[in-house]
Amino acid sequence: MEAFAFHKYEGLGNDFIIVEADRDDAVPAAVAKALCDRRFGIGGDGILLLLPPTSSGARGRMRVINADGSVPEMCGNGLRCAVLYAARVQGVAEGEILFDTDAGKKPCLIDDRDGRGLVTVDMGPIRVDDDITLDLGDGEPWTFTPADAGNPHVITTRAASRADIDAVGPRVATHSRFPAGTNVEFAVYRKGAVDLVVWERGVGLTLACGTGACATVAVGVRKGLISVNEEVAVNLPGGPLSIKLRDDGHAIMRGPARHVFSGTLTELPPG
Ligand SMILES: N[C@H](CCC[C@H](N)C(=O)O)C(=O)O
Repeated sequence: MEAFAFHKYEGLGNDFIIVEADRDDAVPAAVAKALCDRRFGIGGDGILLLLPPTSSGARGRMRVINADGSVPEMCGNGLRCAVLYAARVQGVAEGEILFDTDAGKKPCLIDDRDGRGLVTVDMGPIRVDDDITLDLGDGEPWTFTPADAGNPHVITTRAASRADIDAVGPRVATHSRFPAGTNVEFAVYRKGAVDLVVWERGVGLTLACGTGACATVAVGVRKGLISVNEEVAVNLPGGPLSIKLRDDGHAIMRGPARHVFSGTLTELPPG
Protein backbone atom coordinates (compact mmCIF):
# COMPACT_ATOMS: atom_id res chain seq x y z
CA MET A 1 0.00 0.00 0.00
CA GLU A 2 1.23 3.51 -0.79
CA ALA A 3 1.78 5.63 2.35
CA PHE A 4 -0.74 8.44 2.67
CA ALA A 5 -1.13 11.52 4.83
CA PHE A 6 -4.23 11.96 6.96
CA HIS A 7 -5.52 14.80 9.13
CA LYS A 8 -7.70 14.12 12.17
CA TYR A 9 -10.37 16.80 12.72
CA GLU A 10 -13.36 17.00 15.03
CA GLY A 11 -16.51 19.07 15.31
CA LEU A 12 -17.98 18.96 18.83
CA GLY A 13 -16.40 15.54 19.31
CA ASN A 14 -17.79 14.08 16.05
CA ASP A 15 -14.44 13.10 14.65
CA PHE A 16 -13.15 12.38 11.18
CA ILE A 17 -10.12 11.23 9.25
CA ILE A 18 -9.50 13.69 6.39
CA VAL A 19 -7.66 12.30 3.36
CA GLU A 20 -7.02 14.25 0.15
CA ALA A 21 -7.81 12.26 -2.99
CA ASP A 22 -7.82 12.95 -6.72
CA ARG A 23 -10.73 10.64 -7.51
CA ASP A 24 -13.77 9.46 -5.57
CA ASP A 25 -12.85 5.79 -5.90
CA ALA A 26 -14.89 3.62 -3.57
CA VAL A 27 -13.26 2.93 -0.22
CA PRO A 28 -13.84 -0.73 0.70
CA ALA A 29 -15.93 -1.03 3.87
CA ALA A 30 -13.20 -3.15 5.47
CA VAL A 31 -10.67 -0.33 4.95
CA ALA A 32 -13.04 2.29 6.39
CA LYS A 33 -13.72 0.10 9.42
CA ALA A 34 -10.00 -0.55 9.94
CA LEU A 35 -9.07 3.14 9.71
CA CYS A 36 -11.91 4.21 12.02
CA ASP A 37 -11.15 1.54 14.61
CA ARG A 38 -10.24 3.39 17.82
CA ARG A 39 -7.71 0.78 18.97
CA PHE A 40 -6.15 -0.80 15.94
CA GLY A 41 -6.62 2.13 13.56
CA ILE A 42 -6.51 5.93 13.54
CA GLY A 43 -9.98 6.13 15.11
CA GLY A 44 -12.96 8.18 13.98
CA ASP A 45 -16.70 8.39 13.32
CA GLY A 46 -15.92 8.49 9.63
CA ILE A 47 -13.62 9.42 6.78
CA LEU A 48 -13.81 12.62 4.72
CA LEU A 49 -12.34 12.34 1.24
CA LEU A 50 -11.31 15.78 0.02
CA LEU A 51 -11.68 15.86 -3.74
CA PRO A 52 -11.32 18.45 -6.51
CA PRO A 53 -14.46 20.61 -6.83
CA THR A 54 -17.07 20.01 -9.51
CA SER A 55 -18.93 23.35 -9.24
CA SER A 56 -17.39 26.55 -10.58
CA GLY A 57 -16.19 28.70 -7.71
CA ALA A 58 -16.13 25.82 -5.24
CA ARG A 59 -12.92 25.27 -3.31
CA GLY A 60 -13.31 21.53 -2.92
CA ARG A 61 -15.64 18.57 -2.69
CA MET A 62 -16.33 16.33 0.31
CA ARG A 63 -17.27 12.64 0.15
CA VAL A 64 -18.27 11.15 3.51
CA ILE A 65 -17.70 7.53 4.52
CA ASN A 66 -19.25 6.32 7.78
CA ALA A 67 -17.24 4.18 10.21
CA ASP A 68 -19.07 1.08 8.93
CA GLY A 69 -18.06 1.88 5.34
CA SER A 70 -21.48 3.12 4.21
CA VAL A 71 -21.55 6.36 2.18
CA PRO A 72 -24.07 8.96 3.41
CA GLU A 73 -25.26 11.92 1.38
CA MET A 74 -24.20 14.62 3.83
CA CYS A 75 -22.45 15.35 7.11
CA GLY A 76 -22.73 18.71 8.86
CA ASN A 77 -19.90 18.43 11.38
CA GLY A 78 -17.77 16.80 8.71
CA LEU A 79 -18.34 19.71 6.34
CA ARG A 80 -17.17 22.21 8.94
CA CYS A 81 -14.00 20.12 9.38
CA ALA A 82 -13.44 19.74 5.62
CA VAL A 83 -13.96 23.46 4.97
CA LEU A 84 -11.63 24.47 7.81
CA TYR A 85 -8.94 22.08 6.56
CA ALA A 86 -9.25 23.37 2.97
CA ALA A 87 -9.29 27.00 4.13
CA ARG A 88 -6.08 26.49 6.12
CA VAL A 89 -4.38 24.70 3.21
CA GLN A 90 -5.47 27.49 0.85
CA GLY A 91 -4.62 30.27 3.30
CA VAL A 92 -8.17 31.59 3.77
CA ALA A 93 -8.69 32.90 7.30
CA GLU A 94 -12.00 34.67 6.76
CA GLY A 95 -14.76 34.85 4.19
CA GLU A 96 -17.05 32.81 1.98
CA ILE A 97 -16.13 29.32 0.79
CA LEU A 98 -18.33 27.25 -1.52
CA PHE A 99 -17.92 23.50 -1.07
CA ASP A 100 -19.39 20.63 -3.10
CA THR A 101 -20.99 17.67 -1.33
CA ASP A 102 -23.01 14.67 -2.45
CA ALA A 103 -26.07 16.63 -1.30
CA GLY A 104 -25.25 19.66 -3.49
CA LYS A 105 -23.01 22.69 -3.09
CA LYS A 106 -23.01 24.40 0.28
CA PRO A 107 -22.12 28.06 0.85
CA CYS A 108 -19.95 28.37 3.96
CA LEU A 109 -18.52 31.24 5.92
CA ILE A 110 -15.14 30.74 7.61
CA ASP A 111 -13.90 32.70 10.60
CA ASP A 112 -10.50 31.31 11.42
CA ARG A 113 -8.95 34.54 12.68
CA ASP A 114 -6.43 33.64 15.42
CA GLY A 115 -7.19 30.00 14.57
CA ARG A 116 -10.67 30.14 16.12
CA GLY A 117 -12.04 27.55 13.63
CA LEU A 118 -15.63 28.84 13.40
CA VAL A 119 -17.60 27.74 10.33
CA THR A 120 -21.13 28.71 9.30
CA VAL A 121 -22.85 26.53 6.69
CA ASP A 122 -26.02 27.07 4.69
CA MET A 123 -27.18 23.46 4.89
CA GLY A 124 -29.98 24.07 2.43
CA PRO A 125 -33.68 23.24 2.80
CA ILE A 126 -34.77 20.57 5.29
CA ARG A 127 -37.87 18.57 4.35
CA VAL A 128 -40.12 17.53 7.25
CA ASP A 129 -42.69 14.75 6.69
CA ASP A 130 -45.73 13.63 8.67
CA ASP A 131 -45.30 11.65 11.88
CA ILE A 132 -44.92 7.87 11.73
CA THR A 133 -45.40 5.26 14.45
CA LEU A 134 -43.14 2.25 14.83
CA ASP A 135 -44.18 -0.71 16.92
CA LEU A 136 -40.92 -2.25 18.08
CA GLY A 137 -42.79 -5.13 19.68
CA ASP A 138 -41.78 -4.42 23.27
CA GLY A 139 -44.27 -1.99 24.78
CA GLU A 140 -45.57 1.39 23.73
CA PRO A 141 -45.02 2.11 19.97
CA TRP A 142 -42.65 5.01 19.20
CA THR A 143 -43.71 8.12 17.25
CA PHE A 144 -41.08 9.75 15.03
CA THR A 145 -41.08 12.75 12.70
CA PRO A 146 -39.03 12.06 9.55
CA ALA A 147 -36.86 14.87 8.19
CA ASP A 148 -34.47 14.99 5.21
CA ALA A 149 -31.31 17.06 5.64
CA GLY A 150 -29.73 15.56 2.56
CA ASN A 151 -29.50 12.43 4.66
CA PRO A 152 -32.43 10.78 6.46
CA HIS A 153 -33.42 11.47 10.09
CA VAL A 154 -36.28 10.53 12.40
CA ILE A 155 -36.85 12.61 15.53
CA THR A 156 -38.70 11.55 18.67
CA THR A 157 -39.58 13.70 21.69
CA ARG A 158 -40.40 10.72 23.91
CA ALA A 159 -38.34 10.63 27.08
CA ALA A 160 -35.52 8.13 26.55
CA SER A 161 -32.91 6.92 29.04
CA ARG A 162 -29.44 5.98 27.86
CA ALA A 163 -30.58 2.36 27.97
CA ASP A 164 -33.59 3.23 25.80
CA ILE A 165 -31.35 5.00 23.27
CA ASP A 166 -28.92 2.09 23.15
CA ALA A 167 -31.83 -0.32 22.61
CA VAL A 168 -34.05 1.71 20.29
CA GLY A 169 -31.41 3.62 18.27
CA PRO A 170 -29.89 0.69 16.37
CA ARG A 171 -33.25 -1.02 15.82
CA VAL A 172 -34.83 2.09 14.31
CA ALA A 173 -31.68 3.03 12.35
CA THR A 174 -31.87 -0.32 10.53
CA HIS A 175 -35.66 -0.76 10.55
CA SER A 176 -37.26 -2.20 7.39
CA ARG A 177 -39.36 0.99 7.20
CA PHE A 178 -36.16 2.76 6.09
CA PRO A 179 -34.60 0.85 3.16
CA ALA A 180 -31.52 3.09 3.22
CA GLY A 181 -31.43 3.24 7.02
CA THR A 182 -31.84 6.44 9.03
CA ASN A 183 -30.27 8.55 11.75
CA VAL A 184 -32.30 8.57 14.98
CA GLU A 185 -32.68 11.70 17.11
CA PHE A 186 -33.88 11.82 20.74
CA ALA A 187 -34.84 15.46 21.37
CA VAL A 188 -36.03 17.51 24.35
CA TYR A 189 -37.22 20.94 23.17
CA ARG A 190 -36.78 23.78 25.65
CA LYS A 191 -37.21 27.55 25.35
CA GLY A 192 -34.60 28.69 22.83
CA ALA A 193 -32.73 25.41 22.98
CA VAL A 194 -32.92 21.69 22.29
CA ASP A 195 -31.18 18.89 24.18
CA LEU A 196 -30.26 16.24 21.61
CA VAL A 197 -28.72 12.78 21.49
CA VAL A 198 -28.23 11.09 18.10
CA TRP A 199 -27.82 7.44 17.17
CA GLU A 200 -26.19 7.80 13.77
CA ARG A 201 -26.72 5.50 10.80
CA GLY A 202 -23.51 3.64 10.08
CA VAL A 203 -21.74 4.92 13.20
CA GLY A 204 -23.81 4.52 16.40
CA LEU A 205 -24.01 6.98 19.28
CA THR A 206 -21.95 10.09 18.47
CA LEU A 207 -21.09 13.18 20.52
CA ALA A 208 -22.66 15.43 17.90
CA CYS A 209 -24.52 15.34 14.58
CA GLY A 210 -24.81 18.48 12.46
CA THR A 211 -27.45 17.28 10.02
CA GLY A 212 -29.34 15.79 12.97
CA ALA A 213 -29.32 19.16 14.72
CA CYS A 214 -30.67 20.86 11.58
CA ALA A 215 -33.36 18.22 11.12
CA THR A 216 -34.37 18.50 14.79
CA VAL A 217 -34.75 22.30 14.59
CA ALA A 218 -36.79 22.01 11.39
CA VAL A 219 -39.11 19.55 13.15
CA GLY A 220 -39.31 21.97 16.10
CA VAL A 221 -40.44 24.73 13.74
CA ARG A 222 -43.02 22.39 12.15
CA LYS A 223 -44.37 21.59 15.64
CA GLY A 224 -44.51 25.28 16.61
CA LEU A 225 -41.85 24.81 19.32
CA ILE A 226 -39.27 27.02 17.53
CA SER A 227 -39.85 30.17 15.47
CA VAL A 228 -38.60 30.71 11.94
CA ASN A 229 -35.34 32.72 11.97
CA GLU A 230 -34.91 31.92 15.70
CA GLU A 231 -31.29 30.95 16.40
CA VAL A 232 -31.37 28.07 18.88
CA ALA A 233 -28.63 26.25 20.80
CA VAL A 234 -28.77 22.53 20.07
CA ASN A 235 -27.09 21.03 23.13
CA LEU A 236 -25.33 17.85 22.03
CA PRO A 237 -23.19 15.67 24.32
CA GLY A 238 -20.09 17.14 22.60
CA GLY A 239 -21.22 20.76 22.99
CA PRO A 240 -23.68 23.34 21.64
CA LEU A 241 -24.32 23.91 17.94
CA SER A 242 -26.13 27.06 16.77
CA ILE A 243 -28.92 26.37 14.29
CA LYS A 244 -31.42 28.72 12.66
CA LEU A 245 -34.16 27.78 10.19
CA ARG A 246 -34.38 30.74 7.83
CA ASP A 247 -37.69 31.91 6.36
CA ASP A 248 -36.64 30.40 3.03
CA GLY A 249 -36.52 27.01 4.75
CA HIS A 250 -32.73 26.78 4.73
CA ALA A 251 -31.02 25.59 7.92
CA ILE A 252 -28.01 27.71 8.91
CA MET A 253 -25.53 25.85 11.12
CA ARG A 254 -22.72 27.65 13.00
CA GLY A 255 -20.12 25.86 15.05
CA PRO A 256 -16.48 24.97 15.63
CA ALA A 257 -14.10 22.58 13.93
CA ARG A 258 -10.64 21.67 15.20
CA HIS A 259 -7.48 20.02 13.91
CA VAL A 260 -6.44 17.30 16.39
CA PHE A 261 -3.36 15.75 14.75
CA SER A 262 -1.93 14.71 11.39
CA GLY A 263 0.03 11.66 10.41
CA THR A 264 1.15 9.31 7.69
CA LEU A 265 -0.16 5.78 7.35
CA THR A 266 2.36 3.37 5.86
CA GLU A 267 0.31 0.19 6.24
CA LEU A 268 -3.37 -0.64 6.69
CA PRO A 269 -4.40 -1.49 10.25
CA PRO A 270 -5.55 -5.09 10.75
CA GLY A 271 -9.18 -5.31 9.59
N1 LIG B 1 -24.05 8.97 9.87
C1 LIG B 1 -24.70 9.95 9.00
C2 LIG B 1 -23.64 10.81 8.28
C3 LIG B 1 -22.89 11.71 9.25
C4 LIG B 1 -23.83 12.75 9.83
C5 LIG B 1 -23.32 13.50 11.04
N2 LIG B 1 -22.03 13.09 11.55
C6 LIG B 1 -23.37 15.00 10.83
O1 LIG B 1 -22.58 15.74 11.45
O2 LIG B 1 -24.27 15.44 10.07
C7 LIG B 1 -25.55 9.23 7.94
O3 LIG B 1 -25.29 8.05 7.66
O4 LIG B 1 -26.44 9.90 7.39
